[in-house]
Amino acid sequence: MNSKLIAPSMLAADFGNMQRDVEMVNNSDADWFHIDVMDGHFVPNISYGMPVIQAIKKHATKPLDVHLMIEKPERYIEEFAKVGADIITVHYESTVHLHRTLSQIEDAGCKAGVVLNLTTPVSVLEDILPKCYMVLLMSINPGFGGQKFEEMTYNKIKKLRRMIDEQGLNTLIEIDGGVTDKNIKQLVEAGADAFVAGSHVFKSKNPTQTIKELKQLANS
Ligand SMILES: O=C(CO)[C@H](O)[C@H](O)COP(=O)(O)O
Repeated sequence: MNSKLIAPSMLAADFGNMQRDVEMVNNSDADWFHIDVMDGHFVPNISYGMPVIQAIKKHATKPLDVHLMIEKPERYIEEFAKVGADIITVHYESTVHLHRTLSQIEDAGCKAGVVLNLTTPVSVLEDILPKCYMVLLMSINPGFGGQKFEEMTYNKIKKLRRMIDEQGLNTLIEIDGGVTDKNIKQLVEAGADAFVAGSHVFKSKNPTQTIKELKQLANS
């Protein structure tokens, strides 16, 4: 079994102490940095863009997993690659020509993934799966950290796992929203591989220890 991956969401970091929080993730058991880009159109919130990602990249020693919650992400793929994205995921709901957008991500030298909103069925991915390094399933309505995990996610994971296995693929399943020490084990059992955790990590007393616990639970 491949090792399960933990990606702390920098949306929940202290922006006034970003370098400190980047170093914390560097020195922890985390695997990736999860970076949420929000444009105020696709989701009702605005987070940060290229300059902040470039600043994180300067200090990060682990891959940047960049989740674009923006309309028409195809307009900005090359710029996100240039500032240091290693994985770029785009929403199925945000881009008309998904296949072309994934090719654009690959051509820019990054790993390409697709994100599904909570109520978008996994069946829409049937034909595009072989082109996906990863599928990110939202387990909340995107836009804000600190929301409650939606139970319907378990079934979506199981269905997607079946689709991936039936096609003989290695596509990763990542879960984003409300991931904690209480549900990570069940998410692994359903078939997920990678876990974004924002509030649970950064609002804890000891984020390094919290990441370690998540990693251990996911891999136990
Ligand atoms: O994509 C996101 C919000 O749209 C965040 O990555 C997600 O909310 C993680 O935060 P938390 O772990 O606090 O739920």
